[in-house]
Amino acid sequence: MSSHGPAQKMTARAGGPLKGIAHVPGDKSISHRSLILGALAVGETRVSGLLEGQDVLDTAKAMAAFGAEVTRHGEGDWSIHGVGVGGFAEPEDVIDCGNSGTGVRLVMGAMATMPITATFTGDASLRSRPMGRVTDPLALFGARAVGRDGGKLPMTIVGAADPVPVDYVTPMASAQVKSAVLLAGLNAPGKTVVTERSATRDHTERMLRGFGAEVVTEQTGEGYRITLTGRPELKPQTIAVPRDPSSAAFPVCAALIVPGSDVLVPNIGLNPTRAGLFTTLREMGADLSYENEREEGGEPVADLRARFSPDMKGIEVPAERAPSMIDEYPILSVVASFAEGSTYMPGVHELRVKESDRIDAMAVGLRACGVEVDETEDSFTVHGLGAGGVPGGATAAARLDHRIAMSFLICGMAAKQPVSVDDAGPIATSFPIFEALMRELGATLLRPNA
Ligand SMILES: O=C(O)C1=C[C@@H](OP(=O)(O)O)[C@@H](O)[C@H](O)C1
Ligand SMILES: C=C(OP(=O)(O)O)C(=O)O
Repeated sequence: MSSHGPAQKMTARAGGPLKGIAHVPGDKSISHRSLILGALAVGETRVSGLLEGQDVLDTAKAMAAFGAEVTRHGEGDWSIHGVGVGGFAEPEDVIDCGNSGTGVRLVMGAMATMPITATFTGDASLRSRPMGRVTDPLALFGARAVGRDGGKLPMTIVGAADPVPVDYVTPMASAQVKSAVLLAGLNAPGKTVVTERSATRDHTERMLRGFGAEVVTEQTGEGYRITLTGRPELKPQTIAVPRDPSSAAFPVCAALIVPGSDVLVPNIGLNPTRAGLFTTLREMGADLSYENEREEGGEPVADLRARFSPDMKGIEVPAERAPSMIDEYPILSVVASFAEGSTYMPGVHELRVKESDRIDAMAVGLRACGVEVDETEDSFTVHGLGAGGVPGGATAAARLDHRIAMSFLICGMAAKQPVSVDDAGPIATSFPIFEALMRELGATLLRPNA
């Protein structure tokens, strides 16, 4: 059972403007996939710009436990000597995925069609999250799962010795479920098909193609139908991980709400399945521009420039945009608190099963900061108080959720009174340099217990 040690209280308070260049770390989704696909290729994959957040480090450890040779050569510079599709060894111990839903679900998929057994666990947050969403489709391949409390970690997966390919429609918009099915399909003979009603992040499909697998995506009346031809030989790759738009969201949003700010966030991956927040912010009237737009490694990339935007207005965020900004609703809710009028966010029930129930975590914390909000099972509404209008003066519970912790610290940078989080430790799962980077831009972050 993992945990990150004693709680690290942190406080943010308003100071001067935020200025400068913010180099955020590598993309978390692409980092996990680089390690997993590298482990399934034959030979050595080289990765630069790998996110060295705890979530990804736990996936690196998992790949070593399944028999890949994983080596760190320098900051963000890693190699994975893969064992080939079907080549995982049975791990000798429990696989601890820490706080990472992506890590555990993708690794479960990758091993589920091999004749091996593995037991997975994680921290208290991950042990509360549903795994049935991946074990249901993995059972169709012939894998068996035994978990606690109707489908939670700790959980043992007995991989299928004789897997069959699967044709599966994902019941919820989830790139993790889609990816688990595709990774399992790698070691099933014939064609595995996964259909999703709305497009979720497509890094697995893009990267599988890059590693030499045949993956075809078609748009049908039902949605997006992805067909993978099983048992390919994956060829090792050289991967430059783009910088994470979900991490870029924090300095960008901070600049929008802190008076006088002007921040450049270079080299951000703007895959359309990830960039929904930036579209939304522009619709709200944010002074946010894309500079130096280009393509890198098959992904659109740009430098983001964000300036203080005192005239942002609340909007309705289209429900169909949710998958492309699913991790960004907590920080959008903070920006919405500093806009004029209400921001209505429908179609967000998936937020209830993230590292925390993010609707409840934001609702409780924002109310404590003096912001009026409404929630339903599937929607969240923030009644904005305009630039400089949020009272603050509260401590929010981070609930083992990095995005909740970072969101309330950004809130404190622009609120009238300081805002604290009870534990900033979880930030290290996705954005270990958050504190240093925000300080470098001019933010005032205090550690009252240090
Ligand atoms: O596939 C991925 O890398 C991810 C998919 C999303 O989860 P869901 O698949 O549960 O929506 C997202 O919230 C998570 O941070 C990363
Ligand atoms: C939901 C997230 O991650 P995961 O599901 O991988 O824990 C996230 O990073 O916001």
